[in-house]
Amino acid sequence: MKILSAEQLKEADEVTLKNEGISSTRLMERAASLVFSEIHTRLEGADINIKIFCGIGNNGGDGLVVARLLHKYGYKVEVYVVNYSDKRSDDFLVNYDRYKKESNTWPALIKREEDFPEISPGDFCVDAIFGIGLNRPAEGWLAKLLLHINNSGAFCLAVDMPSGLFPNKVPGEDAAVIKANYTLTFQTPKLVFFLPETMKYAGEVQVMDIGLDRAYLKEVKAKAQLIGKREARQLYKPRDKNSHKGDYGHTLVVGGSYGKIGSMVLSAKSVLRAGAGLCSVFIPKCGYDILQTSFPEAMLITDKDEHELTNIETDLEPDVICFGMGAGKSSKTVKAFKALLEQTQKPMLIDADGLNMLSENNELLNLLPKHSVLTPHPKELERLIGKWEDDFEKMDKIEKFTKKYKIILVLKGAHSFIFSGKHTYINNSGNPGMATAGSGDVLSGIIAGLMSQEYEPLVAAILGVYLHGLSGDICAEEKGYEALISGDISDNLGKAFLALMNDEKKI
Ligand SMILES: NC(=O)C1=CN([C@@H]2O[C@H](COP(=O)(O)OP(=O)(O)OC[C@H]3O[C@@H](n4cnc5c(N)ncnc54)[C@H](O)[C@@H]3O)[C@@H](O)[C@H]2O)[C@@H](O)CC1
Ligand SMILES: [K+]
Repeated sequence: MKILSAEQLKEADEVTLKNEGISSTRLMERAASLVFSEIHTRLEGADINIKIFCGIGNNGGDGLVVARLLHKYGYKVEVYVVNYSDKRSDDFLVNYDRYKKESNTWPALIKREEDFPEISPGDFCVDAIFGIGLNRPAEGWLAKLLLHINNSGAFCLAVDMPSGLFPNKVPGEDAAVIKANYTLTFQTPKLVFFLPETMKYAGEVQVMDIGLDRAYLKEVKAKAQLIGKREARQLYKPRDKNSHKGDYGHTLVVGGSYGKIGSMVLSAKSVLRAGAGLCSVFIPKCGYDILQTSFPEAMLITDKDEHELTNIETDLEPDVICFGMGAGKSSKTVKAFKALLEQTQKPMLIDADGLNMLSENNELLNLLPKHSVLTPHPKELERLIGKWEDDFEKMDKIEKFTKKYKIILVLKGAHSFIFSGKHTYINNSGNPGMATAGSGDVLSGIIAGLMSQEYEPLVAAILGVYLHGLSGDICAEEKGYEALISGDISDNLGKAFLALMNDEKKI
């Protein structure tokens, strides 16, 4: 699903009005009716106090439509107009009158702190103060109102966006922003719902298709795309009945050092679980027994050194090399890595200590085969590209970095981001249970395993990240977040492939 900017959404809005020949009031009614239906479906007529806070722009107009419909269906509704300016939008005014007619009441006006209503923890608040039109931080009593709602302990549903959150930048540290439990957002998700610094504000996000112009949405170039099941499924290549293991490629997994052989077991297993035909493993001698015993499906080659990689020589011709897990970064290993890079033309996957070696020996970056996939977590990324001011600057820096070295970068996180230089993809599977040792080793194995099956490196990265998260979701259903360990993610990958093609299953 495309993630559009506020400007693009406003343009989509205008194109829709023109092409459908409808008024903006009609479009507002359509959008806000969906919000009402969602609330009505969940509350089922519950006898609770619903407090609706409306700004004086179109987000506030949406709030007034929701208020009118809830009132009509017998809910206990109190409307507060957050009167931060006298410039009320036309559609706000139309719906202000309609609400007054429907309810025979005048909404309360909030103009200063003394006007704030009491909010009990059992109340249901609707935040319709600001949407994508926010253009400066909320200040004075307005900021206090947002904090008053946050501190009330009441459930808060944000319409389109949590108020105080900019669609295109990170709010300052002390900025007042609504911390919603749930956000019903119009037409497309907003980028800030997925960035580490701002994702806490939106709570759970649901996208409402308000029927904006299809042709516009199809043509418009989005800065980023959200990858859910539908998108991931389109990338999957079904297997030919008449095939053999040679058709699914050969992955060579290189890494490990004394005490870190387990990471290699996890990666290598995940290579085969992702469907690669063959998996060879290159490790220091100390890992021989461990790997042969725990993973007999792999072919094994050892370094001359007992404890670390010093000379990665094989006569194999793998389709992809997955490098770095548990490798350490001694000078001998750096030398061996350099020689490997010099010999390799096909795109590689580089993870963990492979990334650390790249950041400590910058000249190695120039040796990376084109379209290689790098899979840093935020700390590894910082070592590679330096510090950033905020998430937006981080994205700019990554874009330049990926363009410069013609690589693909997977930034791991609650929502992992995949950068191709031209486009950004945001993964929507996974859960907090996956923040566990070895989860990254499993991911590198999955992506490399897909690359060896002739998935383009970018496609392997997107699909691999999605499947990794989906498998984690399946594990979490069975084991809960705390008990989930990374071997489970690898072991359940088969169920993730099945769930990818299955419409009935929730996950
Ligand atoms: N674009 C679309 O496709 C649709 C938009 N709709 C609604 O319209 C919203 C956008 O409406 P608006 O453009 O009127 O903007 P908002 O309602 O988000 O904001 C209202 C006005 O507040 C002022 N303002 C911004 N920051 C302020 C601050 N910190 N303190 C005081 N005043 C501030 C601005 O001048 C802005 O125009 C969307 O978020 C959505 O809720 C929907 O009605 C349906 C369709
Ligand atoms: K809002």
